[in-house]
Amino acid sequence: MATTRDTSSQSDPTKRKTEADGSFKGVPSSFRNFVEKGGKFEPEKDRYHLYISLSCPWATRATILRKLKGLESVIPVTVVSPKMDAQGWPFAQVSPFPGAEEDPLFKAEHVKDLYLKAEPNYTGRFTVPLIWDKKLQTIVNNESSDIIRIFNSGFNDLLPPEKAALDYYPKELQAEIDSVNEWIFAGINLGVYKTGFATTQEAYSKAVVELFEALDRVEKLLADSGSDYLVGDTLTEADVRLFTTVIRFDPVYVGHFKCNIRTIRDGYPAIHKWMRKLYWNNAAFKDTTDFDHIKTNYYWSHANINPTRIVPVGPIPHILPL
Ligand SMILES: N[C@@H](CCC(=O)N[C@@H](CS)C(=O)NCC(=O)O)C(=O)O
Repeated sequence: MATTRDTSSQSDPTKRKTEADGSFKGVPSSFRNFVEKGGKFEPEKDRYHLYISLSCPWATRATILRKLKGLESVIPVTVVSPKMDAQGWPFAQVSPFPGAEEDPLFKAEHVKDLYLKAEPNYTGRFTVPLIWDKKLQTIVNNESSDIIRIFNSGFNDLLPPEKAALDYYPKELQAEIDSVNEWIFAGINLGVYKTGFATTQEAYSKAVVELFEALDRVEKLLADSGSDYLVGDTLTEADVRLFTTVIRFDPVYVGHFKCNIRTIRDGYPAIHKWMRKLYWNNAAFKDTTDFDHIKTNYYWSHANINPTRIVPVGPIPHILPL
């Protein structure tokens, strides 16, 4: 699935550009369709395929929702290799790695090939997660915040009643969830990348302070409420969205992204407890967390930040017991 067009500026993580002031702004997603009855993308078994990296916090949001909702038999998943190369995310035949898989649909070499198959003139980044539609041969959606809502309710008719009834974005909490999501996204989910990808001292210093101010705000929220969850007294998508960043914090962001004002384990008792309860008490969180993929991806793939590609051994353990 070769293309004659030079797409290296879209695929090569070492060619990533920051803004003129050295700051990093994030990646806009291009495919934003929803799976819904009566729509272009109808909920159907064996029609959709999920592509993810176990290393990626955005993609892992999708795998957590897939498992929480019991969608494993409705939506198969393929895991890419964590070792991104100049063509972006490779599948296992190009970059073998324990737990990485080949592309079952097209034997594609890279995720890039799927994007160019869906849209030959695509000019964006070749990101995961993405939902592929086998019927229309295109990408339905490549934005994790949409994908988790699609998984939350889009396939309910195909699920047993007890799974269909599970709602991680319930009507009565939506306003509060949206508001928490908004500042956690800017301050923390994106904040670690703004800190790690900054290319000037000024941009870095601003980003790291804002990141820790947002973490301080989460710490206070959890400590004040005494709840095990961010919103109300129930697990919602807000927890899923924050968890995938926080679980990577001590093993990766503290070192690789210089997010080192404090660690989660030593500096944030309430966040630390919230994270460990989700991880140790709920298989949807634990079974979708792979520290090998996580550490290898960041330390190996961003050669401009870590030119030796050495993957650090610690912290030991990657997550403390409850
Ligand atoms: N807004 C997207 C962001 C996805 C994203 O940035 N994924 C990263 C991996 S953690 C990626 O695939 N990067 C590839 C690239 O930038 O070339 C989402 O939430 O789904």
